[in-house]
Amino acid sequence: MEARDLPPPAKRWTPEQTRVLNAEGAVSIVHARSGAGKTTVLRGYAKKRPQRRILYLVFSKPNQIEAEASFPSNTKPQTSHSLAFGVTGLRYRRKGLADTKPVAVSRIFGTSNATASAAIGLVRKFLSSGCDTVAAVVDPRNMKDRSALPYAEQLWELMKDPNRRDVPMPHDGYLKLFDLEGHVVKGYDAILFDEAQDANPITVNILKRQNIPLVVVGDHYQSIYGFRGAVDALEQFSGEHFMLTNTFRFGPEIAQAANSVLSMFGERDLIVGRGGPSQLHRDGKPEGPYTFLSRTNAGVIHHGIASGTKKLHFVGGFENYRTERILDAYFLYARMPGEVRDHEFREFSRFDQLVEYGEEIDDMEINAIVEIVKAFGMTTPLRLDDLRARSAVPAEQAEITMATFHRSKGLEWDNVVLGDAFDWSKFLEEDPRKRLAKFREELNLLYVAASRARKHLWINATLEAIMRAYPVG
Ligand SMILES: Nc1ncnc2c1ncn2[C@@H]1O[C@H](COP(=O)(O)OP(=O)(O)OP(=O)(O)O)[C@@H](O)[C@H]1O
Repeated sequence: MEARDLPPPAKRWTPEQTRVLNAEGAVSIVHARSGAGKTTVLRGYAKKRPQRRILYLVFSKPNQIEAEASFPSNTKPQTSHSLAFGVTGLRYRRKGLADTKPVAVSRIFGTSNATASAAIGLVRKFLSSGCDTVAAVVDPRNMKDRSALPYAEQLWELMKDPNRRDVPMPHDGYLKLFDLEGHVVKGYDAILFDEAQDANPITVNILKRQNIPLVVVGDHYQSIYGFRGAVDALEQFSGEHFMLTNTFRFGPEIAQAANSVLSMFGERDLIVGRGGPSQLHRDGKPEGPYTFLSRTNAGVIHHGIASGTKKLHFVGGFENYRTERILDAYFLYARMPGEVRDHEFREFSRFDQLVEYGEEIDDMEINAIVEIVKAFGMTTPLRLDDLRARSAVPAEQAEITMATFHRSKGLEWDNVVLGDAFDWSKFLEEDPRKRLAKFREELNLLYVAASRARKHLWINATLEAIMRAYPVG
């Protein structure tokens, strides 16, 4: 391989990376731990094969834009939706691509809004499933589902009809059609499939039909979107398995924190921290700029309010942190229930009912919202306004960068402070035979967040307890 294919000066491919670069099997399954250079290796794989036309399937539009700037010209980065759009999506350009609202569906079928909403829910479930028919996703024990089925089936027919302009085609709809109509990917000699641990089941179906070399890359422990119906594609293919365990993001100390989570699952292929020196902190605060990560949106907002006058940057934009729900909780607190807009919160007329509800269903987001309103009381709306004003600075001027664990995925910073995560005592209270499965996604989220730090990581109480209970290294 030529020198230009190697990572930056004086760096060499590791033996693990070299094995992936040379992979020529029909299906190569690459398990890449956090920061282990998977993107660098995929780029190397594409550069090594300049004669091949390569499709690089990425998770989201921002990933696509980033890859377009850094991958060689023989590689086309695309999301699975953009791939399907050119084949099955174009048919619906005239009538529009969007979600259908219950009010429109109830008008078409002459049903109540509730039935219309249930029918839309069924179609959505079908579109994000690997099933061939709408009927296959119906829960036979659910009366509402069963009575909505005939409307859901008709709704899907109307969505597919390019002439029914009153019923738009959803984006997941033309992707589903690409699969149902049995299309194969044309014009490529190989496919690289990234972030495979959180794959759309329809994309997996499509990829299973291809007969060109496929490289499936991801990290089982970074799967965090199972709650949205994502599947771990690393487990859905058979082929040759590869490991990337050496990370260049951080040193052994931060690796140890991340590894203690992996060892809970009995994982033996742990991270080898080969980055610069790194440090773990149990208390104190960073002196300079830092990044704060929290499990919940409200946890992020709470830290932002409590940070006083600091300039802030919210990853993904302030408006995506759902502050309107905090305001709704405040309306309950301030005895103004008529102002509440949130669908779920409108069920309550008093703040104490919301508090009780959050505790009863053990909802981390609601409990964190309650904490904010309890802490800042009648000043809550003013605090939120101030927060919005403090976040109107360019990202590079921020003193604190803020994100949820989910939004931190794929990003990295020098100094990271971990905010709230799931409650460790709740984990311990669970039946030992069931708790790992029950808390899997929570543990994955903690692993994702802890492995974002390059130099300094301030751990939270949950990670500290895990490190004590599962010491490694
Ligand atoms: N062999 C190597 N030697 C030194 N540095 C390397 C090597 N391979 C990759 N790197 C560096 O490690 C860093 C992380 O690489 P990369 O962004 O490809 O990781 P990733 O696995 O895609 O991260 P994530 O897990 O967050 O998706 C980059 O700065 C990259 O240049």
